Amino acid sequence: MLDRQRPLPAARSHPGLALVEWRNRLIASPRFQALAQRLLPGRWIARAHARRLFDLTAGFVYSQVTAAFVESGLLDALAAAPLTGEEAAAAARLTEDAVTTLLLAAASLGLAQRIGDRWTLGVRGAALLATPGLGAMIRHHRLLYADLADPLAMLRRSGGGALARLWDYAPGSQPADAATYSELMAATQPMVAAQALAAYPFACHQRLLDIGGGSGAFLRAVGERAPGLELGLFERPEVLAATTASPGIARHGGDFRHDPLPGGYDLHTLVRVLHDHDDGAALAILKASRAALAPGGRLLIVEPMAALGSAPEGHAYFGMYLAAMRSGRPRDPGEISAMLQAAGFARVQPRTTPLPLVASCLVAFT
Ligand SMILES: C[S@@+](CC[C@H](N)C(=O)[O-])C[C@H]1O[C@@H](n2cnc3c(N)ncnc32)[C@H](O)[C@@H]1O
Repeated sequence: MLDRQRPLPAARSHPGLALVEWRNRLIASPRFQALAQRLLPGRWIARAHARRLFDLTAGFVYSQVTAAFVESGLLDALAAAPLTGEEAAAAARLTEDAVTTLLLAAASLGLAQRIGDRWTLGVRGAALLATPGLGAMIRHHRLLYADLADPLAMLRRSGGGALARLWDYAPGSQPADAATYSELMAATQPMVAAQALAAYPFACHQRLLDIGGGSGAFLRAVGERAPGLELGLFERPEVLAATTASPGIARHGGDFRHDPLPGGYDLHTLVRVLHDHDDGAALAILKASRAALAPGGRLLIVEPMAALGSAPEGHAYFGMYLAAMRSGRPRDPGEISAMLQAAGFARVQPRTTPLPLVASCLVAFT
């Protein structure tokens, strides 16, 4: 459950509101639309808006085409070798007609491409293949889209749906398979670790504790870059029991909402953890980190944040994902900084990452 309480702005109190209302009336007027399509600059703008509206309307279909492309095995099969329609049908276990429908749809999205009588990957198919964990995430979205089949029902529901049942720490959810969940996290971890490694000099620390670090994938990535660092993992005992220990990584079991964190680490990381928790629990985690850090220690927060810069639509994804999960919410850097200060950190500094859509970074100083 969300526990944020934001006051609603008083109606019409903001000076910009009247201007925005005027703009919206103008855009919605059929005369304005007709005029915009007759004049050249207007026509370009109208086309760009129409395209964007089409994407909004058809986005679910794009996602399902992508899911079918991955789940049918066509992504891997076309990566291995170009295929005729007949071969593609056999690889996907579809009729030739059905595979042609799927491949033409995939081609229109840049996932596949037809050259002569063969099908191969398109530019987006090649990029998908090169993005570690994206295929696993697309398969995992089956649960999210089951919940989003009726988005209003999902938003109105007080208990969890298909996605919430996977996350066994989400309120109201069933016990779930910690290993499956940790595998998904580990599969998608390389693109997240790449953001943190580009943004923060881990080698300037002696001991790093990754809090809620799953199976240790983030620690292994940092360890490769900064081999002198001593590494520690804090996780729920059931996740530790379900995953294999990595050499050189000390494991500490516990619940970060209630248990003290182990001392002696000069850097803590929270990677894709804070946004999973409602405000009360999130503040408890930050306080636990502050209490365990010695003076001079730092906490690095790595996750997609609500201010996504050039890709604000990422908020629609993370906001709805966490709502379906029934726990947490995306927060912007300002909100997280205020929580860090409430938890006792002295100062917070943002660090630029290459892809904020994947993760942004904040460093908190004791
Ligand atoms: C979204 S996953 C992120 C895992 C990893 N940091 C990553 O980015 O791949 C959140 C992690 O927090 C752990 N976690 C959730 N609640 C916890 C708690 N109360 N105490 C300790 N760990 C917890 C989960 O088990 C899970 O591994």
